[in-house]
Amino acid sequence: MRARPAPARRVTVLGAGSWGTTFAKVLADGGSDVTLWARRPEMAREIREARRNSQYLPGINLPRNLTATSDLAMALTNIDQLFLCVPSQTLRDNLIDLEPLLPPDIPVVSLMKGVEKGTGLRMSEVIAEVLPIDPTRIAVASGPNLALEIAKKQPTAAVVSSVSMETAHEVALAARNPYFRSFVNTDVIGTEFGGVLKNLIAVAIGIVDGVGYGENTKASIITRGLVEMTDFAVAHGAERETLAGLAGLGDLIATCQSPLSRNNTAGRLLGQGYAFAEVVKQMNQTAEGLASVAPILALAKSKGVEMPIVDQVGQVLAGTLAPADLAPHLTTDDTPRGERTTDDSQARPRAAFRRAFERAFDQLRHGGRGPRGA
Ligand SMILES: NC(=O)C1=CN([C@@H]2O[C@H](COP(=O)(O)OP(=O)(O)OC[C@H]3O[C@@H](n4cnc5c(N)ncnc54)[C@H](O)[C@@H]3O)[C@@H](O)[C@H]2O)C=CC1
Ligand SMILES: O=C(CO)COP(=O)(O)O
Repeated sequence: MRARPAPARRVTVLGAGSWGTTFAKVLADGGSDVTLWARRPEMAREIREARRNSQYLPGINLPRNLTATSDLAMALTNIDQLFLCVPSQTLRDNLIDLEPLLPPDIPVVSLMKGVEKGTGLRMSEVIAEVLPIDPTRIAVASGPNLALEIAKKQPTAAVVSSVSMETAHEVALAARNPYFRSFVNTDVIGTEFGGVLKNLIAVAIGIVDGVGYGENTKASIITRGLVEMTDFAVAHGAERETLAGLAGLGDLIATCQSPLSRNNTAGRLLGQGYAFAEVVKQMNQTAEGLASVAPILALAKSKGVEMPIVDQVGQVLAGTLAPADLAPHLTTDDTPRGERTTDDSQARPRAAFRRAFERAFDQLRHGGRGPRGA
């Protein structure tokens, strides 16, 4: 007798914007039965009946094993995994609504790349604060994942991270198909901050692009931006290696290079001279970087981490720095880490000069009697 095939995994994605819808498609193409929760009933109906999300993914056909509802209770009934993909600033309210409906002991996965204004909390921390859930059942997914490219089945990879390797594997198995590969790690802090921080550097890239600066300027910002990202994340407990991987460098490259990036686009508008309020009005999609600048700078300050590029992005947003003045050489450290010469022939003359200066200063202080102790 042939063994009966295991029933398909049932998963729900909360949030039917560009990434929520795309990730729902990734999961469906990986074999799960997927429910997408949309806030607006008309959007749920279009996804369910026309298999389209014409506002966020124009021209993309959605698979048959993906349905949609605007009924939260229905979306959360009898599921094996839950993925969250709403704007970061609304997550807390969404969690409060869903908390009484959450099935016990399922993995809850953040797909978001922002921090909460006011608290500075990462999305996994907001989840841990609001939901009565074992921390080992919380996961995050991040990487170079521009929604529209993935919706067109262009191959990419991501990282699923949880303090529990078992949970990370469970989620990665669902978030895997022929065009989407999920790797796993246990560095939730690094994986999550990688996604948040690259948005800020992408805003900087957009700004200088809008001003009309070229590839040298952008390469310097990307390179020094990665150092800022890494210093910040490591100071908060991340592993350096994570920031050199898909969730750090990988996502930084994708977001800084692509006109599909909303953070990059918002930056470009600022660089072209639009004021912050106008940019917010023009963007009808989530550009997380705009809300993350202030909490990230506050977190950096609390750990004594210097973030000159992010700081300048904050100043451009506040209207106190002209976009044309945002440049990588405007750093607070004249020999930033990672850019020092390995040849110490330059260091020796500097040390010799300092000793000579100290001797001369000492002579002056002691009435020309020569340095103390001499
Ligand atoms: N679009 C992309 O390529 C990627 C986005 N992300 C992240 O995914 C998260 C969501 O972004 P997108 O889907 O791209 O944004 P989006 O702007 O395309 O969609 C946001 C969705 O959230 C809904 N929404 C707005 N306010 C809400 C509320 N109060 N309650 C519930 N739903 C609400 C909107 O109606 C919309 O469906 C962000 O954190 C973003 O950084 C991560 C990877 C890739
Ligand atoms: O996170 C993303 C790609 O990995 C999408 O970036 P944007 O939010 O800037 O569009």
